Amino acid sequence: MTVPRIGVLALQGDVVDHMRALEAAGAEAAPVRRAAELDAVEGLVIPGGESTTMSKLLDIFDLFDPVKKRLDEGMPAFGSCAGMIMLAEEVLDGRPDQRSFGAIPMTVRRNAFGRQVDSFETEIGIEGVGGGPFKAVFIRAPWVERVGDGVEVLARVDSGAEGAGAPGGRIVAVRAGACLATSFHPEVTPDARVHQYFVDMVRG
Ligand SMILES: NC(=O)CC[C@H](N)C(=O)O
Repeated sequence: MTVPRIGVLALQGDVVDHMRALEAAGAEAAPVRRAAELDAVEGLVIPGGESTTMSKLLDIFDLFDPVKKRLDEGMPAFGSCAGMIMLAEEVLDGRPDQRSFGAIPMTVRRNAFGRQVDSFETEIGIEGVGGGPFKAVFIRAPWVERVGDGVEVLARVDSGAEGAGAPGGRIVAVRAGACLATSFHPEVTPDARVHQYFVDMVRG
């Protein structure tokens, strides 16, 4: 089987954990801080962290436009938490100057679960990820409030917190074409099945 070279956007956030999980899933992982490093990867993980800071750093490092161009050309990407926000078309409760790539036609709400609980974990089922429930860790997580055409909902969760309920639960994992996004952090647990799903997407 081929070993795809997958980048992790390394401006801010939990880069090392994603690199470890990608390697566990059979990829070669490389940090991406410059456009030349982006050119050398077949797919990109945008990690959790803080989307407002990431948006600023992408501008400072002259990486926003190169990443956007690769996404527009169909480069596979996986965004977790802040990374999910970065991939979204529309961001609610964001900062006015916050930018996102618009790679997935969806609306996300920042810190959505966080209004009730800062972080929590729960076992969820993820469409297309076999092998039983997945322990999903949420840290000041966004949820998806609207999905557009072509977006497949892979997982929902009802946090049980007041106000977090929605029929069937809140959307916390989606796929649209070559893009995957999760509200939670699969890189903080030893279970590499979500990264495996993404590595298989990149192998395509
Ligand atoms: N753990 C995270 O990535 C939190 C995301 C953060 N709340 C943001 O808006 O970017």
